[in-house]
Amino acid sequence: MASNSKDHDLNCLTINELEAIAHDKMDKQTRDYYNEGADSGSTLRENISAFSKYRIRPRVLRDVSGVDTSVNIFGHKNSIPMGVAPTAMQCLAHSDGETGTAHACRDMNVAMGLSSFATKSLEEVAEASRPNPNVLQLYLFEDREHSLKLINRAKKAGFKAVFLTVDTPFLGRRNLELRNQFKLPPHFQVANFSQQEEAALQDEAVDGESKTSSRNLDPPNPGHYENGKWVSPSGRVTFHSHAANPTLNWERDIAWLKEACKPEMEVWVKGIATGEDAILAVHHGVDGVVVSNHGGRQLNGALATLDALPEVVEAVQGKIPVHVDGGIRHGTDVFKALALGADFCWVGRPALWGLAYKGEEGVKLMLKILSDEIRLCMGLAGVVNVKEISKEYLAKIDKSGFVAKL
Ligand SMILES: Cc1cc2nc3c(=O)[nH]c(=O)nc-3n(C[C@H](O)[C@H](O)[C@H](O)COP(=O)(O)O)c2cc1C
Ligand SMILES: CC(C)CC(=O)C(=O)O
Repeated sequence: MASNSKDHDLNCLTINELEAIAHDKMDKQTRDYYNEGADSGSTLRENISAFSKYRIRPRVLRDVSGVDTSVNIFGHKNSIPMGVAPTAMQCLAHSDGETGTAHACRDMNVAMGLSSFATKSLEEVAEASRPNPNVLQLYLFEDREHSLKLINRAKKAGFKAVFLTVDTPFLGRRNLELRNQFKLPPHFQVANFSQQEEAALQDEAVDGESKTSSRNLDPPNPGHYENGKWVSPSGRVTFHSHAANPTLNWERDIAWLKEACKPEMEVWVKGIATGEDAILAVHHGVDGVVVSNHGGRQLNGALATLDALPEVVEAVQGKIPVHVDGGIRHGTDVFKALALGADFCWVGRPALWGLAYKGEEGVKLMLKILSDEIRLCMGLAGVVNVKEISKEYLAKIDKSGFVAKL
């Protein structure tokens, strides 16, 4: 486990340093879009600070010479208990975009989630990933035909699962995005939608005078909600309105999605934040849940994901896997999430910062940093295999600063 300076990028040894470097590499619109949370951003900040409520209880004299950080996920051996979460429009950070992320994940043997609103097509990303397993993040449109096409393409391209994002009945209010009048520059494309589909989406969104612009990402500002969609004063329904679908519900949509995805792809729900919904997820037969609040970009004031995790773990009682994302910035964060019962973690923004720093190489660097930290943390905590990580290794600090075993 010894390392020396030639194994490292001495300009960037931590995810916090990567964030600082990326800050200066991105234009303001991109930086604001990637980095902000909804409203005051308190949930975004608490996703990160929640990890500092826990301390690790290290065990010693256990022969940790053979630390194994790998886990099985989607029938594949992942080198670490962590993957790259789906985030939209990665070409804004670097022209390598989602295929750069896919190459980095493949080289590091790490699973990747691809956003429905990627700037590279799912076929290109599947090709760049092979043989690494991928997950397609899905926003289920009101018109099922568009979603069905995407699902069938994902099956054909070899995706292992869909993550249905369920924390987006409406889009959260992101003030900088509104103020900047966020637009995807015209030389980039939302690559998973063809011209014809775009036209069809426009027809679908016709609402009196309203039309969508699925490529321009026109700003939903100033505007208002109408039938659950952002409508600008001109009456134009924006691209963003397609991600949000307030009609989704357990009974109708999960059954539909399971039918559409079988037998090739598993169906997971991403955006679970309570034990009650975790029980419903099990009841409706989903294959797994991701405890997530969309990186604090949706309901500000919602629980930090690390704080929501224990109730979800307790509710599912091991019947389905529980993954978590939000605020993970260090290998010890992954260890703490696993100790609280998560089976696997995902990171969102760190991959975007890696892309902004050096494209594909930057994402690889981000994964190397976190990989090294996970391995070191396990070794120093006296754990050889990921399965051994349990709440026995954690203590929690209460409000008065008292540290107690869990
Ligand atoms: C810029 C950006 C775009 C995102 N796009 C999507 C998306 O298209 N679909 C989705 O389900 N989640 C999306 N997410 C949420 C991530 O999948 C993930 O839940 C979140 O980033 C985890 O928090 P972290 O960034 O603190 O690691 C996005 C997050 C960011 C920061
Ligand atoms: C196109 C957006 C709706 C993608 C997203 O989920 C996000 O920005 O958080």
